[in-house]
Amino acid sequence: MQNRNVPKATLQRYPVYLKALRKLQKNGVERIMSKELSSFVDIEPTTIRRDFSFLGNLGKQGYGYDVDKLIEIFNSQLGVDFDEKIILVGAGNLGRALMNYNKWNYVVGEIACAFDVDPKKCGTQFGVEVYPVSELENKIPEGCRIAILTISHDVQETVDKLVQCGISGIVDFTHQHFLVPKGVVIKSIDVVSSIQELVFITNSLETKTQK
Ligand SMILES: NC(=O)c1ccc[n+]([C@@H]2O[C@H](COP(=O)([O-])OP(=O)(O)OC[C@H]3O[C@@H](n4cnc5c(N)ncnc54)[C@H](O)[C@@H]3O)[C@@H](O)[C@H]2O)c1
Repeated sequence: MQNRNVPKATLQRYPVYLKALRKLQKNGVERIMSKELSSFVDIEPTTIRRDFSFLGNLGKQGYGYDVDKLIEIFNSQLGVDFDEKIILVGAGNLGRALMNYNKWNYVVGEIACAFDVDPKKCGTQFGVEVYPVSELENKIPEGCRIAILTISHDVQETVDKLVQCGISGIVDFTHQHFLVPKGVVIKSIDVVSSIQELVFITNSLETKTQK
């Protein structure tokens, strides 16, 4: 980012604006006043104007903001790529729920395609093409870096194949241990540990209030 003095609260609001702007762009909206945008994001117009001012002199009095230009600026200055092509491996219960989740394209990109070892899971699901995992090398989109892992077996073997195909970021739901080479990042998501954490926090809060 060019301006390094952007307040943390402003930075936290940027994804909210981006999501709204992407939706507006999809609906053919070309320009928007801060007052109109305010009704989409539930943030005061003055706050919006101040937040946007950190990105340069973007709006014109009485004209508003150019939606395409704003998105472009967010894209280049914040280093956010909305067209990230994500793949999903494992089109089972969890994988299907994620494919059905339709908000990816407004924020980070979208699930471009999925893979599964079971031929019965292949075909189109929720508008996403599911290919046999044996076709990973041929079907993986060009430049694809991120994979969501929702498989139940052969995790290490699958991860090795993904890395060979250029994947450098894995969103892992399997909570199974696996190794990756240096430079590949894993982000593990585990509902069970989140619940455990909450139980621990709740217990300690209860102990405090009892004292
Ligand atoms: N992180 C969490 O909080 C959380 C919550 C629930 C489940 N899980 C885990 O997520 C995974 C998926 O759970 P689910 O309920 O969707 O299971 P599921 O059995 O419904 O789906 C797994 C899918 O992956 C496919 N698959 C299995 N191994 C594969 C491989 N090596 N290559 C390609 N496809 C493969 C299967 O054919 C199936 O379609 C499991 O590992 C489960 O333990 C994690």
